[in-house]
Amino acid sequence: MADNEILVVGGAGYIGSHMCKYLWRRGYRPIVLDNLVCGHRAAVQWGPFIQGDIGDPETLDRVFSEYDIKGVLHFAAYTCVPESVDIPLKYYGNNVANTINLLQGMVRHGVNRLIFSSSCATYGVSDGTPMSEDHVQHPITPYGRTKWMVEQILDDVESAYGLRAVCLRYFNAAGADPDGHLGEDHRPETHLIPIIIKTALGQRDFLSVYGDDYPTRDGTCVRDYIHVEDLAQAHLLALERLLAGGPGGKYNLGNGDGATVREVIERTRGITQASIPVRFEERRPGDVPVLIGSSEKAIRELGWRPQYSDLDAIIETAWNWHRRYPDGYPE
Ligand SMILES: O=c1ccn([C@@H]2O[C@H](COP(=O)(O)OP(=O)(O)O[C@H]3O[C@H](CO)[C@H](O)[C@H](O)[C@H]3O)[C@@H](O)[C@H]2O)c(=O)[nH]1
Repeated sequence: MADNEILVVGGAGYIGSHMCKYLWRRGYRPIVLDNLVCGHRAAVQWGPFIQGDIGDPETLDRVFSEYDIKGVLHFAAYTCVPESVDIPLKYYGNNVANTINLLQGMVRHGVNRLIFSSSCATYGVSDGTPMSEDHVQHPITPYGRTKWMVEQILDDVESAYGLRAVCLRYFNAAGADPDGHLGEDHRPETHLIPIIIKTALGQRDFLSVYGDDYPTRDGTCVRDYIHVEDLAQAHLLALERLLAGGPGGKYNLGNGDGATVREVIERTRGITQASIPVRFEERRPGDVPVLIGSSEKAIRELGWRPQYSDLDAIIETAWNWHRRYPDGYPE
């Protein structure tokens, strides 16, 4: 057994796989547990892989017994906001009930450090200015409520069992591995930047823009896009703080700046030199006009220093990966 083993639940997925590479580069051994419902086996390249589900206590017991897990990074969640409106029980079942099962496994095995992937969706509607962590949390979608519920559960679990958790509230994760080995491959894809790129590659005839009548500068939604590599950096800083005996906490991870859907399309046109046909459609259920995060707390307390804040850098890394792997990961 090594003393540098970190369990990465959902490590075959988009953010989880980038995290594993980041951990490996810094001398940790990522142990990936993933059921491959959303993840890709080919994205697991930096440590052992166990195919299994956090909903299964026996799988958890096996993993926690076999490896000397120092901490857990939990990325295993369904993340599609509109789908959560249509099929909420799928979201409560996986994102909440299965997370409780994971927590029970951690408590059984005395593993007491967790980094939890939370979301800006826990805030609900904002007034358009960058939100700090003390902004009221009033999620408006089942997805947002699952993340909010787990945050509440973690507060209680810390008080009762001493399990320390850092909740990282991501804004819109985007971009790809700067080395070009890893990228974003959801099936079906619902996220804006990969869909724009697939349209640029000619894999889609047009891009649907959901709503152009929002109260924003050009009528389309504003989001704060944050590079996946910068997210990984924040996770490692939070983990190392816990490993050093530091406290848990809740942190936003965003750039403090937003781009509209139209602006993201324009920037992608500039980078790809493709025309990218667009059709305007009805608003999508669950979308809010503006989500921008202030990450002052993560910068101050965790020492987080995002390296890829520029939207062009985010789109360029995604474009490079999609050009290299136009059909995504091999199955
Ligand atoms: O084909 C598309 C896809 C998206 N959009 C728009 O682009 C914006 C961004 O949409 P994404 O689906 O890329 O991202 P979301 O803001 O919906 O979701 C992201 O933020 C959420 C929190 O609000 C969750 O954390 C979720 O997992 C994460 O991907 C939205 O205004 C959406 O309506 C389009 O116009 N056309």
